[in-house]
Amino acid sequence: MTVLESILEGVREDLAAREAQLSFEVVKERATKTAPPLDVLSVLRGPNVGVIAEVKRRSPSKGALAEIPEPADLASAYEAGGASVISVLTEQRRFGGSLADFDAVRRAVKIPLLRKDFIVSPYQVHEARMHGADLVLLIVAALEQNALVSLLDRVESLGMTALVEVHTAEEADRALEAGSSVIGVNARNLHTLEVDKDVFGRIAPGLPFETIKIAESGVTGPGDLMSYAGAGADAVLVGESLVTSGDPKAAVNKLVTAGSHPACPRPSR
Ligand SMILES: O=C(O)c1ccccc1NCC(=O)[C@H](O)[C@H](O)COP(=O)(O)O
Repeated sequence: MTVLESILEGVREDLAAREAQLSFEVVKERATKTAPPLDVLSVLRGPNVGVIAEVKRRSPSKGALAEIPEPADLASAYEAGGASVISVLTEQRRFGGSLADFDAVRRAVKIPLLRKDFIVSPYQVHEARMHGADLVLLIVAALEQNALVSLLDRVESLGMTALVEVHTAEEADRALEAGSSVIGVNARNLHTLEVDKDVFGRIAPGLPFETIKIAESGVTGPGDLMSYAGAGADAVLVGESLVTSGDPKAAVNKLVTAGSHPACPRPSR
């Protein structure tokens, strides 16, 4: 079993437990009562290379990264540092995240929030909306094509944006066929955990001009942002280097400053 398959097994078990506690009907009803989603596409189409800053306690590849006793404080630091979007990992077993973290962050910041999880069911999409998500991650490697299409439609029907994650050219084709307008190219192979920062540069140039392109994983500082920008990134998604930095506001701000520097290649649109 690959790492991704093993993560998905745990995700399905945890999902079944939540479904037993709160019915899909109730989740759907509550999701309609939440404040409407923010316009993430406009944010990501900004003039500079944006920073999606992640709340990430631990990971399968690195183990414990940071305790993060107050996710709201970390998120406020990200917002003050100029992040465009905040990503909150809500998977508990491998990443130490939760929907309670998401709620705390939602209360603390005004910028768009990404629910970063392993979405396999419509229940999780409505659950994300119920908790105030603006953006939801869909991982192509975790989904059959018909499930990808129907989850993407559902995310959009609730007014949210889907960040559709790929790692290979074949997955990028599937993301486009499904109708994705925001594609994240993850440098990390979720089956092996190997990180290859050149993957973005191989895949992004083949994506349509109008597709918003996000470079995910392995960003350690402004140099990585600049090189992803050179390959066409509209934004970078960063976890580890921010949560281990000791000064997340300054660390985000260094990236944001690099993303708005005149020498930084501009987003393609
Ligand atoms: O981070 C992992 O080890 C990991 C393992 C298996 C599936 C997903 C994983 N991470 C999710 C992510 O995509 C990253 O959290 C995100 O791109 C930020 O990456 P980084 O800046 O390298 O922490």
